[in-house]
Amino acid sequence: MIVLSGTIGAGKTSLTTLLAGHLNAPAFYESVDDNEILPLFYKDPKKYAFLLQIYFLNKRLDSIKEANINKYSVMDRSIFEDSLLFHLNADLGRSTETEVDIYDSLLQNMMEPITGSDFQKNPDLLIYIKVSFETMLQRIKRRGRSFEQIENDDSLYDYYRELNQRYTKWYADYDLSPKMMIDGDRYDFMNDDTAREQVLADVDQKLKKVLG
Ligand SMILES: Nc1ncnc2c1ncn2[C@@H]1O[C@H](COP(=O)(O)OP(=O)(O)OP(=O)(O)O)[C@@H](O)[C@H]1O
Repeated sequence: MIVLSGTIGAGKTSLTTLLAGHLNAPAFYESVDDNEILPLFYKDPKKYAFLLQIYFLNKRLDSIKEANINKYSVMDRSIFEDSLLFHLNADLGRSTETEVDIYDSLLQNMMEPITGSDFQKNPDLLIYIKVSFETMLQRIKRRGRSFEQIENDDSLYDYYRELNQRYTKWYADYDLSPKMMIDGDRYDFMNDDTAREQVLADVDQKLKKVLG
């Protein structure tokens, strides 16, 4: 199982499609348009932060279970980043200490290996697309999801900046599987053929090491 990671607008969904096509493997997406809690959360984060996280955890575990059918399955986001986002929101006072404790122990419980089962929860490879804060803002603007726009809520600027910074540390500390980073500022794999070939070659090389 290959899992994409990176901040909002990093290009995870696009790279998932590209990689799954390249590897002839199934892709697993978490649909943003069908998520009825997300717009509510952006409107009233304090009220909906915990509910949103439970929603995401549930969806993410579903995808992990389905993705297990093929070792080259590609998922458009990791469950670990949900925890990163939740902790950012908790630090902003949008969740109580009890909610944080329950969340952390639920996640740990969900991800714990089951003795005697070969069902794999952690990915074989985590790919992190790193983008600068400027790129992140441009992509969010260009994509135009209304609830994500800074024009509609200027507190989102600080939220996005903090999120982008936390990702750097999160990736450095991540040690639950092999990992690799793609420089999303340098390699525009959606619009530049040479960049796309380079990224796919880098992933192939890493996968050879990891999955043989
Ligand atoms: N655990 C979470 N907690 C809060 N918000 C979340 C969480 N997971 C996703 N989101 C929100 O869901 C939306 C989609 O995020 P996500 O990064 O998964 O996809 P994306 O923005 O389409 O990324 P990409 O462009 O890299 O495909 C964003 O508004 C993001 O803030």
